Amino acid sequence: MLSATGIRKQFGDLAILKGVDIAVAKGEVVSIVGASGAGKSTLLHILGTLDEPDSGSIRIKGQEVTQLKGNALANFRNEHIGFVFQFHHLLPEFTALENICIPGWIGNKSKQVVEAKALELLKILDLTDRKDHKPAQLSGGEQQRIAVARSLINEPAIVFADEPTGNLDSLHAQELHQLFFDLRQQLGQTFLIVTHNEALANLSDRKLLMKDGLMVS
Ligand SMILES: Nc1ncnc2c1ncn2[C@@H]1O[C@H](COP(=O)(O)OP(=O)(O)OP(=O)(O)O)[C@@H](O)[C@H]1O
Repeated sequence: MLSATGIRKQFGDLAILKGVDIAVAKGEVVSIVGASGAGKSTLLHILGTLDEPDSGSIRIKGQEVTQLKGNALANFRNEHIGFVFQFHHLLPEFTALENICIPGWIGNKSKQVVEAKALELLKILDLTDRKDHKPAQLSGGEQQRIAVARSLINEPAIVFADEPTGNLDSLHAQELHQLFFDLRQQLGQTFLIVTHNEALANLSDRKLLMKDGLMVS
């Protein structure tokens, strides 16, 4: 689903990524761990097409994404890539259901198709009875689950999650992590997760260690 080779990125004089190779197969849940400053978030942003590498190749679902620019890149990202961040970034004035639908509305699918998919995701996440709640009326764990549903609305090739449990207590962190596995089981969804939570990372199919801008194991 994802294959990247030779990813390099420099900020000023500092080489942050020094030639990273990574591949993730369909339906895999892969975690990246490593010390603060190792370059994990930088790598995830680059793989997610939110930032450009200085050099290297990134293929997502067979498409070389480093060759896409402007609208073509934005459309590819919207259609094929999901994101979950530490802070959920839900829009406060929209309901849970609407927040999940928004990336679907940006594409050109019909409103009914998007809403039906959002309701299906709410059911999988056991949040159907919260669909009309605004984010402020949801717990932290529920907000993060809504953010996960939003990341899945366009049935992306891969979901990139950057410290998704970083803002949750250990019970909710464990629940959210379990959700990734449930979604893999039910939807065949692929996840690449950056985390400081070693216990959760150990549950993944593979745990990758980053050190000083390189994938070391
Ligand atoms: N836009 C930028 N400009 C300059 N330096 C940057 C920029 N983004 C990141 N860096 C630097 O790159 C290094 C790697 O940052 P990154 O956020 O990728 O690390 P990380 O492994 O995700 O760390 P953490 O676990 O603390 O989130 C850091 O030293 C950071 O200061």
